[in-house]
Amino acid sequence: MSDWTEKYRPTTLSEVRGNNKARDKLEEWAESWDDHRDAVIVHGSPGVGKTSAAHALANDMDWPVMELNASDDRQADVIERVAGEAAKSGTLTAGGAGRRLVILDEADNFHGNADYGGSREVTRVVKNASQPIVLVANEFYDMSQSLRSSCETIEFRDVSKRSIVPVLRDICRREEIEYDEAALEKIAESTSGDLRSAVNDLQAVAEEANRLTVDDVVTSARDRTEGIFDFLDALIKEEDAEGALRASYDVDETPDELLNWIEDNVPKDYEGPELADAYGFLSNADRWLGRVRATQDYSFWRYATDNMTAGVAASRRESKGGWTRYGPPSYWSKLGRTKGTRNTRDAIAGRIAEREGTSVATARREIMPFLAAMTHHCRNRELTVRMAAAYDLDEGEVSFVTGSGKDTNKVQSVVEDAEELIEEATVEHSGSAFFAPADSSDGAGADAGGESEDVDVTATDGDSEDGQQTLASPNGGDAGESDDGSSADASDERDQDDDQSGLSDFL
Ligand SMILES: Nc1ncnc2c1ncn2[C@@H]1O[C@H](COP(=O)(O)OP(=O)(O)OP(=O)(O)O)[C@@H](O)[C@H]1O
Repeated sequence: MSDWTEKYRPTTLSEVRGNNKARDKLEEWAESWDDHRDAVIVHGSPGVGKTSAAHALANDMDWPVMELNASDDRQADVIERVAGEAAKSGTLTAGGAGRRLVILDEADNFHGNADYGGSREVTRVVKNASQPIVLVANEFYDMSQSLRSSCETIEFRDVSKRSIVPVLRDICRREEIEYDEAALEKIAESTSGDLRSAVNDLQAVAEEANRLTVDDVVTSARDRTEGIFDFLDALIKEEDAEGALRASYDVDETPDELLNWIEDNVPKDYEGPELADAYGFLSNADRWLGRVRATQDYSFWRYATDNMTAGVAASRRESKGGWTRYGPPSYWSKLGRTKGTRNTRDAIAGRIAEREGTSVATARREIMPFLAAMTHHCRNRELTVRMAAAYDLDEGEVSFVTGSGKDTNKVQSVVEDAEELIEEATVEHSGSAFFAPADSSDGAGADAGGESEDVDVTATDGDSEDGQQTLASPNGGDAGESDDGSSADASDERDQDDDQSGLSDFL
């Protein structure tokens, strides 16, 4: 069966659902482009139709498309292609004939860092371009300030359940699939605003059932997660290289996600040299995935998969018995690798930044890794509750930071207690006393917050240097390497930025 997200990709703007305002703004931008000549940034979460809207627009305007990916390794070439192409055709195109639309995808991902050279060059090109350019991005604030201020901006919001259901209904009709309305609603609900996931889920369920019911939807979702555990067993304990590769064919995860799962679970059974070898293969796999992102050449996926399956299985030196509690990928492995998790990460970082008065980048690179280490698997429950309260985290977010499963009772009860704490704090302390004061810690945050009912601290001062040292030593190395692999960039930034107030609140 062909991929329904491709088959039902909107071909005209009127088919782009759930973002009418943004869609109209985009059309207006294109129609008046000759007058203003600005590029436009279209940003929003994954799967809400940004790229589709750009292509649909080109179709409506009858503009041929030139699509580039900003994360392309050959940064200079890419820039040159935009600039050269734009300049050349620009001189030929009085009045719109020969106009073409340049779509720059992943515009928030110039080598993973908006402040480096790639971004500056793109900004220059974008400013001087003589063709309309749409920059597509998930994360608006990952783009440099100068790039953001050189462009118009259009935000695509998450697609509401109300708008998702009709899209699914439409597809069912065209595919001649019988369905219960409630099944479509269930899919729409569980994909929280991501229309691409909704279409994917619909296709996955429809492949298994004659008539879609809510039960089918629930079972299909469960089967997909169960599949991964069987696969991990096969990979880590049972199969040889070839068997492990074959087992991966049954798993319904992208190679990026699969790598996260493997990376986090392999150390539960592998040790010593076999673990080192396995990590070697995982690092190769990661490199291939990077190439896919850079070139959009998905044929490289197979090398990534070979490495992470056959490579890891072949690294096993001793047979593994017993039962192991495998779990979903933690904060460390998910950090920044997929767009969906990047969105969660940034939502949390945004709230930390707001509360602590730091930049979002500082919150993300310097505070979150420590929070993750201190609240790992909610083991320090008290602290996890206080963190959830301080930053108003929901279940998905607590699960992201702590690396615990989203639907576990543990996470739910943490969030419930956090809500109570927020209420109490609002009444008693004007919402400021979630963490213990700066001088209350004598360990790596283990006792932090224990006494805080009596404490009235605000979030800013405190002896941050001491706190930083206490915590940095066990985790500092990981923290530097965790962000998209750009360890050098991350540590450079850390050196430059000494605002550590968020951390000191824990101590
Ligand atoms: N607003 C929408 N209306 C109709 N279909 C949509 C919409 N959003 C997403 N889709 C479906 O999801 C698929 C993926 O959408 P698209 O690639 O445009 O999302 P995106 O926002 O650009 O995501 P990403 O940031 O991950 O690239 C489309 O091919 C289409 O099938």
